[in-house]
Amino acid sequence: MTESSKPKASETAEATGTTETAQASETTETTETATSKAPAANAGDAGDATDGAKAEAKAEANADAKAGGAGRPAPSRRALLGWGGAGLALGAAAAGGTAAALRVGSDVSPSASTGDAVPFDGAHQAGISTPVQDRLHFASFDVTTTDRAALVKLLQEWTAAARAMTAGHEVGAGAISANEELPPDDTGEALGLKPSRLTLTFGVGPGLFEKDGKDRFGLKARRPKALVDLPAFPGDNLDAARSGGDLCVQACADDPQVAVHAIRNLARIGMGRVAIRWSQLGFGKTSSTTPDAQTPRNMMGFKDGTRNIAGDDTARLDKHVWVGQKDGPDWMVGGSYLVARRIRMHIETWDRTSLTEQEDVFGRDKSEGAAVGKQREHDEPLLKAMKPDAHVRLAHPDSNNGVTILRRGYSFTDGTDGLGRLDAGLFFIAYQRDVRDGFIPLQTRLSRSDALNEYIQHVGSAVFAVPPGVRDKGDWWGKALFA
Ligand SMILES: C=CC1=C(C)c2cc3[nH]c(cc4nc(cc5[nH]c(cc1n2)c(C)c5CCC(=O)O)C(CCC(=O)O)=C4C)c(C)c3C=C
Ligand SMILES: [Fe+2]
Repeated sequence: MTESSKPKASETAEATGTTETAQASETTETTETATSKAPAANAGDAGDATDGAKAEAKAEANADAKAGGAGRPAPSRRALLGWGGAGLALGAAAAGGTAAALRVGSDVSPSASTGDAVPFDGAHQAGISTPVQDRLHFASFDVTTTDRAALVKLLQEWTAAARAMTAGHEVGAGAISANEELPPDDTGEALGLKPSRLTLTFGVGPGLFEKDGKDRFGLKARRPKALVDLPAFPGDNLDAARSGGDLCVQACADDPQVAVHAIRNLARIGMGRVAIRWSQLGFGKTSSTTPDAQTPRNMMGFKDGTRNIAGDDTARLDKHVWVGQKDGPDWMVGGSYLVARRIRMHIETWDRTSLTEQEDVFGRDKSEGAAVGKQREHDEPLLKAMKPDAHVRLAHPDSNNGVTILRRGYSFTDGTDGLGRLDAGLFFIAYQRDVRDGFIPLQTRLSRSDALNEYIQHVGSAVFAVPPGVRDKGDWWGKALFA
């Protein structure tokens, strides 16, 4: 979050009204104990801030024409059917095809090989509950144009390009265009690469609705109440250059070059209308939406994502992730809210910490990932058996009035910091139905008392409203917002 976007204490209290409620009506004794026994280093700064706080046809035709030629191969029919996309699954079902068993919508998390294409259209944007890919390129954009029509045109162009790239096609007239006097529409580094399960997930930040007191695009009245500026949390050391943004695109793929190609091409299309504010590369997914798969490990060596929401758990997704009809606004129904935090790990300190201390910090063992006193990774945790300030004890829904988020983060290493220390950590991404009932109360508790705080620091922050999925070729990213 930029300094200027940080809310005043009074504003924050209002914005985060649910936080106090969540804490006051604590249902378990576990967390109160945890808070009172917080390590001194965290206890000192805990409280203050948080208490006060609370060309579409052209592109397709061209890409189709190029498939099998100089361009990237078109994904096979089987590959597309295998993903259960809304229209495709219905079509296949009607035809008695093999995909008849797959459900409509992007809640479905069928397994698929890593080269396949993920359907772009759907009730929800892909890249939230769909299976997590290995690589990330996340980009936050500042809108530089002041012209609403230019912004709308950009979003239409972005949508067409995103649809093409996620299907494994080239952008526009492609990388080897007919007119050699012009720069090609596609930058070309993904030629010959498979779709790689590329998903592009689009969001809008608070600044699109209002910036410096100005209603830039006539959208101020359409800002969702749930899209609050995040309060300052104890221990935050946020870099404005790595925080905020008017628009975001989360590109996930199993091939890093495919993810990077996607962001690069969207940025290229946006020239003169948007500029990349910051971006983050990620590897080694640190959360999964497919619990049957092996749980990935984070840079601290621990299994991460054990108790995440599964991509096929529609009941929990509806309850905790998707914006419902009653929540509003209309343009967000079926969407979600994304919180991104660049969390640096003090890796060198962690690596000199005993295994016992490491396991105490999380409340899980390093080998199996089982909760304290339990044998297996997926055994139900007994919170009282953990240290009061254990990360899992504090983050568990039972310690937070049921607060539950969908985590979708990635590890990062961005070289060294000039002092011989790795600039490494977790690029934390969480999706929730309402930030005020999700990330904010959770981070309020964690920032005050988490034993993990000794080994981490939050250095970047952003929040975005992620609209529902694009329904068909007449639809585009943000269409309902601008309607
Ligand atoms: C505000 C929310 C959270 C932040 C920030 C966060 C940072 C963070 N977490 C890990 C490692 C692990 N987290 C684990 C569980 C877990 N973490 C959160 C929330 C935040 N984590 C939740 C809600 C949970 C699940 C709690 C539960 O239901 O039991 C785990 C354990 C395995 C798992 O369930 O995923 C690990 C490991 C790091 C390293 C980190 C910051 C760098
Ligand atoms: Fe965590």
